[in-house]
Amino acid sequence: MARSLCELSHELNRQIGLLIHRSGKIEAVIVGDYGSLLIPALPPQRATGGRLRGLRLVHTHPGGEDLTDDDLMDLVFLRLDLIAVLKIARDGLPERLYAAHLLPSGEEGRAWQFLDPVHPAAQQVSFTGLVEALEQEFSRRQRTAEVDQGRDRAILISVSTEPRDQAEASLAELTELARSDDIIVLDRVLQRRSRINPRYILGKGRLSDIVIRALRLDANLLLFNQELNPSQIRSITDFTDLRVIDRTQLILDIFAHRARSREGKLQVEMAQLKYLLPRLSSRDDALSRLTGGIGARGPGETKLEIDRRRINDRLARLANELKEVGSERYRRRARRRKKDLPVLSLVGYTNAGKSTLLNTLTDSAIVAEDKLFATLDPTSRRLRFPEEMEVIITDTVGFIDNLPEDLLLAFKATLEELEEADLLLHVIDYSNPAYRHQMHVVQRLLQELELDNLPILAVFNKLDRVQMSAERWRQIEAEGVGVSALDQATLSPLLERAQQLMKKALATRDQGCR
Ligand SMILES: Nc1nc2c(ncn2[C@@H]2O[C@H](COP(=O)(O)OP(=O)(O)OP(=O)(O)O)[C@@H](O)[C@H]2O)c(=O)[nH]1
Ligand SMILES: [Mg+2]
Repeated sequence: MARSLCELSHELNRQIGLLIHRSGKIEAVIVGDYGSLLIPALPPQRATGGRLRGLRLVHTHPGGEDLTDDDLMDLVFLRLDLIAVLKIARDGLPERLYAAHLLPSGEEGRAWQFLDPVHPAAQQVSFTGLVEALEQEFSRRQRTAEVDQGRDRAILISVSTEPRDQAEASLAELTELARSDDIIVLDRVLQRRSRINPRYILGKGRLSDIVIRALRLDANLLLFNQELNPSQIRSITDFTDLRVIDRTQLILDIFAHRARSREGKLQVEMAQLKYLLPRLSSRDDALSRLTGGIGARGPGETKLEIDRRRINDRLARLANELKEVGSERYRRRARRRKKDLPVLSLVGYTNAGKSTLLNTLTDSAIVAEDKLFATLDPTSRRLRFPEEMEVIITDTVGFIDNLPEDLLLAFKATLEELEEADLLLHVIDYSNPAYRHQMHVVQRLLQELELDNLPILAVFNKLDRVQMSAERWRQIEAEGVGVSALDQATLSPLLERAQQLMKKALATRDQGCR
């Protein structure tokens, strides 16, 4: 076969390749041009049950080179069982067979192994034996994966122009977000750049390192910290069939899992569809894309191939439903307004301790946990101030840096409840090293929501986790109050300050009414 391939290839002056299944069946015969070959769409990777693709590529190089970088890229990106090149001699006969396969071992070592070049007739390695040994080795290293079945296993990637410590803090937050969405974080990659290419977020070399890493760690997900635009998504998914999502999608996913109320669910679905729409690929058949090497992703595994029009229909329906729900909420609110109790609202960065504070203040048991976005739907309770004054206290969804635009819009409606507030308590996780930054994020979002005209009290929380000094106390007391939401005994200064401010706010409100 090597001989006929070489002869034909020599005569046509084109590369010829065979895609061979493990069973020995030839899946495809591919005729390329002189310098390259285009592999057709391959079946989804996991369909073969193994870590490798279950297909090997044997092809000719009429130019007489052995394995090129592009060949090795194809080996990596397509997770081929093996890639082999038949080097053609001047007379058109096969001269040598060069082959390489992926390597399961080595943390940072080489990703592939070359077999010794031989004349095809002298080739003695048993392919079946080799590939079985490889699969075994891959799966031995991935035994852990079975324990975590059903959970996503991700490599986190940040390509950032920010200074290092900021980029690292942001990546740490992404890790928390992933954890909150029950994703297993296998590795984190931070790359700093002076500017980010709008077309390719990562170079092909860097991407191939990551794909190899993913293969070794048995990751199924690449999670990017930066929002990816459609062309950046494509530049990655063209080369790997790992799932690729960005921070925005992750946040949307968390919201989708957590939303309980009808309105919340509708809003999240709407935000998800709006995010998806411009990113739908107009991907046609896989043969339409030619690269120096080859990269093709099978159809049917692209979740994104949903009919654009159906999404638009769904969006219109959602908008209608939301309008209905919105007017319901308006009526509800009007009813409550009649009771005319002053309203105190908890706002703050996600995980700051808002729900915990509400629980301790009102002796309730709403969900509070060490996850980002534990609370989505606003909750209200009655609270009695020391001087026999009764108020309504409401808990709200937490804020986060770079809140996806569509989500902000979506939650504007929910956060409208905040307009009702007579006083805001801005809860701050003082134990978080990035608390200053988080405060600014909250202040900026309040401005965007046009809520910055409300009286606001800064509540520095989780003091039990911080080594307190006189200096720190002075600073906190200058700006607001300090508490530990878990400890009832620490809350009286907060209650007193809140009551004072509330009285003042009500006095000005009543004046305003008159
Ligand atoms: N040590 C300590 N932990 C606290 C304190 N207040 C809250 N926590 C913990 O911080 C985590 C987050 O608290 P939550 O009350 O859920 O925070 P949240 O602001 O409502 O967060 P989201 O609803 O996710 O935006 C929980 O694990 C709490 O137990 C505190 O004063 N001290
Ligand atoms: Mg909460």
